[in-house]
Amino acid sequence: MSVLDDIVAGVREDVAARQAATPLAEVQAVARDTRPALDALAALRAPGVGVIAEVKRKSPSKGALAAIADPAALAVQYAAGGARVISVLTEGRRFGGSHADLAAVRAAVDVPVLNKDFVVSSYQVHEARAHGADLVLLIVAALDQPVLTGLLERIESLGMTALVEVHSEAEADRALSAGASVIGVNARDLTTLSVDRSTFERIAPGLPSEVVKIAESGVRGPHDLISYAGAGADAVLVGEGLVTAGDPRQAVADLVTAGSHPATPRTTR
Ligand SMILES: O=P(O)(O)OC[C@@H](O)[C@@H](O)c1c[nH]c2ccccc12
Repeated sequence: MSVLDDIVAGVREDVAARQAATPLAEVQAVARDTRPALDALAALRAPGVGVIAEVKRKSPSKGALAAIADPAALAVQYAAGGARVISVLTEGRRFGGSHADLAAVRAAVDVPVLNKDFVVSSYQVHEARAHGADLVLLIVAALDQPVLTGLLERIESLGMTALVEVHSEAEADRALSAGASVIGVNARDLTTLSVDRSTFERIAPGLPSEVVKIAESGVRGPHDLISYAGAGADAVLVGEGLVTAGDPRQAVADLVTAGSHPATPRTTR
């Protein structure tokens, strides 16, 4: 069983337990009272390379990354540094996240918020909306084609944007036929957990120009952003490099600066 299968099995158990405790109709009622989703597509299409900054407590590959006592305070720092979108991991078992983290971040910032989780059922899409998400991640490797298409339509029907994650050309084709307008290429293969930054360079050039292209994982600093930008990234998604930074606001700001001049890498600052 791959790491991804293992994570998804845990997620299914957790979702079943939450659904037994809180029926879908109740989640939908909360979602209806939540402020409408922000236009994340417009934010991601703004000029320059955007930074999606992630609230990430731990990961299956590295274990604990940072003791994040106050995810809202961290998100405020990210937004002050110029993050275009804030990503919040809500998977609990392997990543240490929760919907409480998502709701706290949503309440603290004005930028669009991405719910990063292993979404395999429409119940989770409604949960995301009920906790204020503007975007929802869908991982192609975890979903059959009809399920992928159905979840993407559900996300859009609730006014949110789907970020569809791929690791190969074949998965990119599946994302496109499902109707994805935002595609993330994850340099980390979720079945082996190894990072290969060249994955983005391989896949991105084959994507239609109107698709928003996001390079996910492995960004340690401005230099990696610049190289992803050179390969056509509209935005980068950064977790570890920011949660481990001494000054997360400055770390985001350094990336944003690099992203506003992608063709002229700075050697001094
Ligand atoms: O911490 P990094 O290497 O900057 O990576 C961030 C993000 O790409 C990563 O957390 C991620 C990408 N896709 C995911 C899917 C599920 C969980 C986590 C992820």
